[in-house]
Amino acid sequence: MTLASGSAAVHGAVVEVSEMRKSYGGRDVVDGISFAVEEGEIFGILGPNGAGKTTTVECVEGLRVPDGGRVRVAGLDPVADHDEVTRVLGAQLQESELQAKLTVREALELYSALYPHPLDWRPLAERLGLTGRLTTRFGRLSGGQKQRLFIALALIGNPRVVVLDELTTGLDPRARRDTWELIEDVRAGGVTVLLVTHFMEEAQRLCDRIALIDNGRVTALDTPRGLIARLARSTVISFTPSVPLDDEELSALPALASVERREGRITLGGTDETVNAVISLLARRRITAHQLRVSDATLDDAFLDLTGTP
Ligand SMILES: Nc1ncnc2c1ncn2[C@@H]1O[C@H](COP(=O)(O)OP(=O)(O)OP(=O)(O)O)[C@@H](O)[C@H]1O
Repeated sequence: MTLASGSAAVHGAVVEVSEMRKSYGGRDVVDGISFAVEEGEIFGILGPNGAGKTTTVECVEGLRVPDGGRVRVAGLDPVADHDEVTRVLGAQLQESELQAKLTVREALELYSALYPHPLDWRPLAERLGLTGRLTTRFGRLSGGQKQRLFIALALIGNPRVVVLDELTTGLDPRARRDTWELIEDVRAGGVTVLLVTHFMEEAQRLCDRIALIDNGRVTALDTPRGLIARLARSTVISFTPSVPLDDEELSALPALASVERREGRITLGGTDETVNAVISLLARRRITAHQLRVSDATLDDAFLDLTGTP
């Protein structure tokens, strides 16, 4: 999938952002961003610090007003139709939005009462490990417990779309994995998820598609696998051949991006095509490959390759 397909209007899109702009003090921090999120999709927004991710999702939530372009959530304008949008969209709160004296139970009950068809907060609290904290005041919760409460409050209204910015920041590894499972269940129930994250493992596991944002622009929009496949070195194969292989044989390999030799060991960067050709070459020459290892590039590699260029 190409960048252009990210800009095109997608049938069944529940969030549509088209040529959106936002500037602060004459600086364009969102510089013509377009993407469309389909119903039931987990759509990730990734990018370096300051790339414009939070500004983008806050425009989707109607918390900031874009300077240009068009934003629609379930066909509604998040600014002009703000009240209707809050009924279909759940968002993670900012810390300042909850009073320190409110208990976890009071917050859950208060937010349930705001929505026409809320979820039962008890199983949600159980799922997020908050049951033992129901009488604790918000101001006394640890960072991770606050984060879990914010996730519960984002979901409590049974929204059609949920925006999660830094979903699992501050959570311990177990809570992070539990939260991922919860988000997968939420999506299985048909909810569309817009997820801003810095965790590549999280994005790779959860997201159906990802928009990479850099300097206020979408630099790539694809599935996690598609982003990795864009790398010239999407696969690395290394082995120690039983007889030496000369440079000429190696350089004839298709899609070869790099060759490294070290103490008889050969490491080749390329694509699946390169790996297949290496294997046929070895078979043809009846060469044994000792300690043959094949590893795929990760989303981390794609992120570094596709962002951060001046
Ligand atoms: N209210 C504001 N006034 C002025 N500048 C702002 C404001 N909000 C954000 N910015 C600037 O806009 C740019 C984009 O900020 P934004 O928070 O959207 O980035 P981000 O991609 O979410 O970053 P991070 O990964 O660090 O959270 C940053 O340079 C930031 O300093």
